[in-house]
Amino acid sequence: MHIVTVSEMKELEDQAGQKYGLTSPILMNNAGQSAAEIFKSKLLPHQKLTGLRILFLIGPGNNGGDGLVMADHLQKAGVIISCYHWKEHTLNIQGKECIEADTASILETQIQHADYIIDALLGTGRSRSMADDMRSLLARVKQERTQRPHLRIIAIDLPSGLNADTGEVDPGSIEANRTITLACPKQGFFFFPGRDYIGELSVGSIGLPAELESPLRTEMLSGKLVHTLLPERPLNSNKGTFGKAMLLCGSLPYPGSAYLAGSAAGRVGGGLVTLAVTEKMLSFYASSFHEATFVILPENDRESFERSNALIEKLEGYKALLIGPGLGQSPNTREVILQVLEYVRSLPQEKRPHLVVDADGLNNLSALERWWTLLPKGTIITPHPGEMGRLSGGIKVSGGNFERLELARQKAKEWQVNLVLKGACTILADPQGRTRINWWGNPALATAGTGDVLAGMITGFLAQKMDPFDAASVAIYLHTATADLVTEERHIGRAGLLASDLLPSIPNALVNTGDAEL
Ligand SMILES: NC(=O)C1=CN([C@@H]2O[C@H](COP(=O)(O)OP(=O)(O)OC[C@H]3O[C@@H](n4cnc5c(N)ncnc54)[C@H](O)[C@@H]3O)[C@@H](O)[C@H]2O)[C@H](O)CC1
Ligand SMILES: [K+]
Repeated sequence: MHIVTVSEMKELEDQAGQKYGLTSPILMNNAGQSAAEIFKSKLLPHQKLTGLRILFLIGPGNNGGDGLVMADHLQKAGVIISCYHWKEHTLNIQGKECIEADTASILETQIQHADYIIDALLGTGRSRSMADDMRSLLARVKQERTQRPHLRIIAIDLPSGLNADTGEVDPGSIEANRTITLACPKQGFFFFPGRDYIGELSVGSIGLPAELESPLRTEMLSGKLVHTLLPERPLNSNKGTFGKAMLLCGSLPYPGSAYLAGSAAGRVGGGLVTLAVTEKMLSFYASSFHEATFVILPENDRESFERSNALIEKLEGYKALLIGPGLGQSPNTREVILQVLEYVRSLPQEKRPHLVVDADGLNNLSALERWWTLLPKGTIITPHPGEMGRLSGGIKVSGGNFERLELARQKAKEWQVNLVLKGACTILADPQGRTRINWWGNPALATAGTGDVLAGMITGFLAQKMDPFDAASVAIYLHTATADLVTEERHIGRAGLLASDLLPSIPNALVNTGDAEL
C-alpha cells in the first residue's frame, strides 16, 4: 500500500480521469460507498444500523461530497442521518431541511443525541487556517465526546485541518476515533502531531486501477505486505536451509544485548545463531541461550587483530553478520570492528555476509571521518534519533516529526546504506529513493534492549537470504506487531514491557500477518 503526498494524490486522480474516464463524481461516489461499507463493518458488535443516529459535518469541497454519498448509503440502510452544511449554515434531518431560524438549536440537539459524528469538513484541499466558526463547531464536538465517551468521531479521508503532507494540525483539529482514508494513507499521518489525530486507520477504495500507483516510491509497512515478503518454509528443509547468523555483540557491562539479538534472530526463523564472545562472557550465555553456538574471542586486553581474526576465521558460510549491540566503545573494540569491516569488504559479493550495524557499532563509527565509506554495499544501519544525530555530524534528530523523512532519504543516498531510522513510526530508506514507513508504534517498546531485538530480527531474516531492504521491512513491522500482541495478551499498558518479553511471541506475530487488515 502506497503512502501519498497531496500532490501525488491529485496526480493519481488526474490520471484516473484522463486514462480511465474516472471523473471526480465517479471517484467521489466510490469513496462515499466504500466509507459506508467500512463504517458498517466496524460497527461495535452491540450496535445495529437501524435507529443509529449519525451527524455528518459537511464541508464546502469534495471531502464534504464524500460525506454526503456516505450519508445517503447509511440512510438507505436504516440509520437516522442529519447533515450540517458548514458553509451554508443549513441542517438536514432525514433529507428534510430545518427552518433557518432554528438551525443552531437543532444542531445542538443533534450533537447531544448522535452516536457518531462524521468529520467531512476538510480533506486534502485544506489551504488555509480553519475559520473561527469551524473551529468552534469542532470544539463543541470535542467537548461532547469528553462528556459522552461513547460518542465516536470518524474522519473522512483525514481529520479536518491536518496537513496531509507534514502532520501539522490546525488548533481547531480534533482527534478522530477512526479515520477512513481514501485510496492511500497520506504522508502526514506518519508524523507527529498528526499521528495522534488519526485513531484507528482504515483505507477505503475509490476504484483507482492499481497500475496508476506504480510511480510511487513510498509504501506503508503493512501486515499484508510483510506476509508476501516472508521467506518460504518448505517441508524439505533443514537448519542449513535457513542460514547462519554471526553476532559480534555484548561485552562485560552489556551482556544481555547478545542474548536478546541472538534469540530474536532465532525466533524469526534463522537456522543457526553464533555469538562471538570472550570466554569470560560464555558462562552467561551458556546458561541462558542453550541453542546458540559460539566463537570464542580473546579477551579485551589482547591485540585487536587477534580478536578480529578469531571471528574472521569462522565467518565462512555465514549469510548475516550483526555488529554492535552492547560492544562498548573502547579503542580496541573500534579496531576490531574496523578490521572485520575491512575483511567483509574484501570478500567477493557472493561470499559476503549481509551486514547489520547497530548501537555501539554505529557509535564507534560516528567518531570517524567519512565512516560510511567503510561499509560494504547493502549494509543496513539502525540508528535511533540520538545515534542518527551523531552519525550526521552532531545535529538534533526528532523522534517523530516530519523533517526526519527527508533526512532519512537524503542520508540513505549519501551513505549508500539501507537506513532504519527508529522512532514512533520507524522509517526505512534505501539508496535508490525507496521508502517504507511503519504505521504501528507502541510506547511500551521505549525500554532498554528492544533495539537489540530489532537488530537481531533483521539479522535472522538476512540469514534466510532475504534481500536487505525486505529483511529490514519485515523485522520493523513484526517488532511493533509483537509488542502489540504481548501488551494486549498480557494486559500490559504503555509501560512495563521487558525486551525479553517480546522473544517468545515473535513467531505468533509472524503467523498473524496472514490475517492483518492493513
Ligand atoms: N478530487 C477528487 O477527485 C476526489 C477527492 N476526494 C475527496 O475530496 C477531498 C479533496 O477535495 P477538495 O475539494 O480538493 O478539498 P476539500 O474538500 O478538502 O476542501 C476544499 C474546500 O474547502 C475550502 N477550504 C480550504 N481550506 C479551508 C479552511 N481552512 N477553512 C474553510 N474552508 C477551507 C476550499 O476553499 C474549498 O472550497 C479529499 O480529501 C477526499 O476526501 C474523493 O475521495 C474522491 C475523489
Ligand atoms: K475530513
